[in-house]
Amino acid sequence: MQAAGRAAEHGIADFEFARYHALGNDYLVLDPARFGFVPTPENVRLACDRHFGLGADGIVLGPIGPVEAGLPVTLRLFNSDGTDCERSGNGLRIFALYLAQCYPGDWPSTGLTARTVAGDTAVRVLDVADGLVSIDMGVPSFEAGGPRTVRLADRDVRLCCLNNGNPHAVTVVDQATRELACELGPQIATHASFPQRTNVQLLEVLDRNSIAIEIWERGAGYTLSSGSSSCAAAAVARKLGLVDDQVRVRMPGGELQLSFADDGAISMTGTVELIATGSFGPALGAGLSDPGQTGDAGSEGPL
Ligand SMILES: N[C@@H](CCC[C@H](N)C(=O)O)C(=O)O
Repeated sequence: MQAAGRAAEHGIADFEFARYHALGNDYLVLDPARFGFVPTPENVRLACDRHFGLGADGIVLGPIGPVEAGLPVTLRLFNSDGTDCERSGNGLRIFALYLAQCYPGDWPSTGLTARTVAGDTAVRVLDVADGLVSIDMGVPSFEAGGPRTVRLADRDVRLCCLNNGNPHAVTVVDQATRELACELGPQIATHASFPQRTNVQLLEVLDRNSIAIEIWERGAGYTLSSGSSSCAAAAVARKLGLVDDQVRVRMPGGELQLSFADDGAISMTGTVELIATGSFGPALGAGLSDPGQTGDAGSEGPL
């Protein structure tokens, strides 16, 4: 089993799950080599529950299949509500650090091509010890027709909508606050005009090289940071001509540094940290290893 040896080199004992955070956006990493079942949506909800489970904004399930130098490595991402997520900037950065800590290979020099349903993403661990990880998020695709206005319970909100692997709706505000994100976020995320739901960002432009955002994630709710949200909000600020090509994104959990290429492609760098590794207790472990549970993911069961 490839995963076994390398973790010990980093002082990591044998484990069933690893819990990481990327600026407060926390994910459980479930490695099929250590944990043999695809979790059902119910499993995901329980594992991510902050009172009855381990607690996380989502789950990274991978690597699925072999890890071979130069070949894409496949993974799946889940939101804490049990739904699948196409791409997560922080989730992929976490996955890259996990591989660098637990799988053989010179990850800082080779980098990683991470494969999800949204396609392939290049991720590079710049410094394993410091957990510094950079990711190429590509060029976001803006919704045709420009900004739109949606009617909420007590106000109209103007949104700029775009997709960078997953959907985002950004609104520019004078001051981005947690309270406003928690008030507007759930209404916008589930608005009838977004049948697939959407991630929501409040964007406050601080100066030409920095923005502050507050985030309401589809399938996870209020989060302390988000990689794809950072890119979405910065791309909107750039499209509006409010920022230059280097943008620092300030979030409650910390900061990400973004760089725009001439064609609009975004690369993003920031830290990731291993919080803990461990084994599931009897209740959670039994639930997680029971492939008979019902769910809508369609592919539960032994890998
Ligand atoms: N935390 C993520 C974004 C996760 C995506 C999301 N909740 C969805 O359903 O699209 C990130 O860092 O990008």
